[in-house]
Amino acid sequence: MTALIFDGVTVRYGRSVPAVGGVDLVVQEGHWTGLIGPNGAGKSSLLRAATGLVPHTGTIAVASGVLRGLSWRERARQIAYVPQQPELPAEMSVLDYVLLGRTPHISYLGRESAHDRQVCLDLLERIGMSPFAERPLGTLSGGEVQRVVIARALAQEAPVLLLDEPTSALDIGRRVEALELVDGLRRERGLTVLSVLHDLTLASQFADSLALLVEGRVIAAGAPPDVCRPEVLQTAFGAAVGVLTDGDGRLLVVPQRSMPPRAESVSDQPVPSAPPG
Ligand SMILES: Nc1ncnc2c1ncn2[C@@H]1O[C@H](COP(=O)(O)OP(=O)(O)OP(=O)(O)O)[C@@H](O)[C@H]1O
Repeated sequence: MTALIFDGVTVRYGRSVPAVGGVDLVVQEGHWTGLIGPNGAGKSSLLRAATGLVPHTGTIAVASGVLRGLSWRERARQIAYVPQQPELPAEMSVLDYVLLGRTPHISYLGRESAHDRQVCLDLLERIGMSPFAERPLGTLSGGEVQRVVIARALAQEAPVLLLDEPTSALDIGRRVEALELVDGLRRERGLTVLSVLHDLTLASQFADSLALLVEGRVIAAGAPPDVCRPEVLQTAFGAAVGVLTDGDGRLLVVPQRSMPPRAESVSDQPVPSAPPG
């Protein structure tokens, strides 16, 4: 198992105001941390810094050491990444795409083994996508694509998994299913997970801890009930948010309109009579 450590991480994109400004964050081994925050807060930038896709200052490390300077292959054995907007070759089959996740385990001139194929077929089975194995990616729905992209990252079998809003295109059932898949593999394999999630209810129900990023800085971090407090969320998101608890003690985070509730419900109104004629 491998912890993921951010120490004073800054991402600038050449601007004077950094997109990520000196973030310190530790995702404990085998734990799931949810990265939450308003649009443009720097969540994707922090994940992309860990993957090496954008330059950063400060240090990002896993148990085997600092990530900067690792080759692409070495880094991919440590960290798997589900981007917010993956680039997909439309003609490639689903199975071939998931097999790309095995690339860090295949030698430069080698081909994938029967084991590599089996790992990918098993993952497609677990996400209910086996019947789609030979379908070109370009023919899938948005939700099907998202599940396949998650499968590709899981096929990498890296100890650290980064997910950038992995369920935005999924319906409510597939959303929970995809997160349950990640959580099941986290428990089985001791994965360390850092995921951006805009749905604060799901973030607080799946993650062990949350980090709330605003304007590139972590303004609150800790157990979900400590971070998901109405006044904290209101300050961060600029909107009224209600925090409820269900019968099992799980948090439900819901937006609230600032307008007062309507005085009359539609059912209280008289039914208009049909026009004569
Ligand atoms: N390649 C880039 N070049 C310049 N600025 C960028 C680049 N990528 C992101 N930014 C800027 O950095 C800031 C943080 O963006 P980022 O995508 O990390 O935020 P986010 O929290 O993931 O947002 P969202 O919730 O909308 O996905 C934004 O102001 C964004 O416009």
